[in-house]
Amino acid sequence: MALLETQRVTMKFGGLTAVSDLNLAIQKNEIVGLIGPNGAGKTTVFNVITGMNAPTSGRVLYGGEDITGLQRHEVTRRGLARTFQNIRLFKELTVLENVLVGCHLHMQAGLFSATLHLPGYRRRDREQREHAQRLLAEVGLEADAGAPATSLPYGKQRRLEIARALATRPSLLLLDEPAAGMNPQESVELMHFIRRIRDEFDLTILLIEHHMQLVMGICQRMYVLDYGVTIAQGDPAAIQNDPKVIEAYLGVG
Ligand SMILES: Nc1ncnc2c1ncn2[C@@H]1O[C@H](COP(=O)(O)OP(=O)(O)OP(=O)(O)O)[C@@H](O)[C@H]1O
Repeated sequence: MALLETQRVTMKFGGLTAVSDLNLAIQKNEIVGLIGPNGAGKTTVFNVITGMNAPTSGRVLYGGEDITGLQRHEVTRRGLARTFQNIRLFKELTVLENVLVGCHLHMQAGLFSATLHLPGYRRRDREQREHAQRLLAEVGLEADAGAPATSLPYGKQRRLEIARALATRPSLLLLDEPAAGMNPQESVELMHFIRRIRDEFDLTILLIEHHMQLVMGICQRMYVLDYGVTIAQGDPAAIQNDPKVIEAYLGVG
């Protein structure tokens, strides 16, 4: 059984069909790419999977369970986490605090007992801090824990966003253009980093990326959208040589 499945997912905004009849099937521990020209519907797919938009029609299954239209926190609780195309960190918080926000999302009850100072809160708080520190170490930001999030250079902010997503203890991680704004060296590092966290955290990863070298280098399979329609799917070699994909990207034919 696939870990994540979308069954004929369609998302319309008024007269515009942003995603049309999408059928994804992603197996546990796969790294899968979602690519396509600007406006193809990629981010909309993430929004539907993570509960930001209820699809117009179709179903999203996770671990065989129907999660279509669930609230975002419900989706998070089931083990899905995402990052955003435009980095969304809490600017006024430190690096460590940003990760702790992710930990709190995992432990909704944490906030409640924190307010009431219920027994066990201090212990849990300490455990969360330790967990957050460990995650920062994993992503190479240990030394930056106390710094304001926005003081980090761009590449590190991206890794912090991923650390925050990991703090919710996901099994599926959705990365929206993780290499956006990175130089070639940073992109190569990111590729190794994504593989490493997949292995270390036993993750399944779905990623949107325009950086073709990265996508081809890291993804076992990919889906190609164009105007919301899936025009191709397969391994990197097949995708690279697919005439429909070449046409969509180069506008020839
Ligand atoms: N909330 C919305 N309301 C109306 N139209 C929307 C909304 N969200 C997305 N769209 C439209 O849906 C289409 C797909 O957008 P989407 O952002 O999913 O594409 P994308 O493939 O992620 O693009 P990019 O690579 O530029 O990020 C676009 O035409 C966009 O304008």
